Amino acid sequence: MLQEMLQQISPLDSAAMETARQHWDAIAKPLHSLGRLEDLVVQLAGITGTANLPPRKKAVLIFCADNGVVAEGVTQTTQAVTAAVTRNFTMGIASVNALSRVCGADVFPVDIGVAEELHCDGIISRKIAAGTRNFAHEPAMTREQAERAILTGIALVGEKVAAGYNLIITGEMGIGNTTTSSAVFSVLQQLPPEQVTGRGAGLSGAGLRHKVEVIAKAIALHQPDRNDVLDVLSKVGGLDICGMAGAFLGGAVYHVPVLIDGFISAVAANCAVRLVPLCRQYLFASHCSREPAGKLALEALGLRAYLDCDMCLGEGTGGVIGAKLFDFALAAYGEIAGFDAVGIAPYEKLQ
Ligand SMILES: Cc1cc2ncn([C@H]3O[C@H](COP(=O)(O)O)[C@@H](O)[C@H]3O)c2cc1C
Ligand SMILES: O=C(O)c1cccnc1
Repeated sequence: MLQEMLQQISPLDSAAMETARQHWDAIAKPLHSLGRLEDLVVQLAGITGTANLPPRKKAVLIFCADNGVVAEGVTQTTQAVTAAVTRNFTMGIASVNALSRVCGADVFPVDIGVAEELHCDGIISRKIAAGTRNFAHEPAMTREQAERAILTGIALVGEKVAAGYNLIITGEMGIGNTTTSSAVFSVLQQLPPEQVTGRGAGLSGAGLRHKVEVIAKAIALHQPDRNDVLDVLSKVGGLDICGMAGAFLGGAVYHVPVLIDGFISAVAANCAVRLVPLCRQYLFASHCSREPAGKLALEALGLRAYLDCDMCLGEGTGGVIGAKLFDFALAAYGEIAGFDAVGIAPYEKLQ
């Protein structure tokens, strides 16, 4: 089922990209003076298959899930915070809600694995399990659960595209998910846990040392196969990471851009790109997380962030800020007069 889905992914439309490039060059301003904003629009043309690009309708998909490894004392807060913040998303009072209102993005919290039953409106219920198992002792989930969570992420993008959205922002909420992300990234990149592990939502120096030890021991116990993403995700990953990896793949399946948020999101993007390398062309790195491996996770993708604000919040907060760049870039692309309209001779093409 997953393999079938992934076979649909195709490269960007180079003709649409060339048309978009030509349009930029015909606009009455110094050539390529909007820099990476111009590149962003050209990539968007390639993703959507057209150089006719109206403003984007933005959806933030927030994958909410609990992580059994929290029982090892790798976080400063308790697991109950996952459900509490997830409820706050539905009430419009969490960090990402405030920023999304500025950005003009609609927020969609998804319960893909919260431990508690969430009885409130406004949550998309796609629970695969009531939290993962504690990977200090056993695999976090089955391979089948990991695959189902990825398919859930792909399907959610399809649903949002059908509802008229054409820019997807990824977010997550799950106490303990910097532990799972560091574990997955350590395996994928063959980097020692101490190099890719940080304080997450806040840990003391001793807490950080313990977190590194828990990750190192779990990797030694399960020996995840770094060439098999589903093996890595099921042994030391989380349902939120799987869901986000699915959302990135969904962008490539449904031809919509998907924004990476912080470290956790960037690790999920690495998983998606390992599954289908072409998927990278559909991704945009909004910001570089302050987590120690935030930069490394983007480098591994070969992507450069637009923003570097020392943020490490998650929820999709950086993604939402980055999404605003699409509004600026598309306003410039769609509204600035051309050389023909203003009676100036265009520049000679730079070689
Ligand atoms: C109140 C609160 C709100 C949050 N919103 C996002 N996170 C962020 O922190 C968590 C990851 O950090 P760790 O691995 O240390 O648990 C994730 O839920 C992430 O989204 C939050 C964390 C807290 C405490
Ligand atoms: O970079 C992130 O996404 C991040 C880092 C720490 C805690 N929560 C999220």
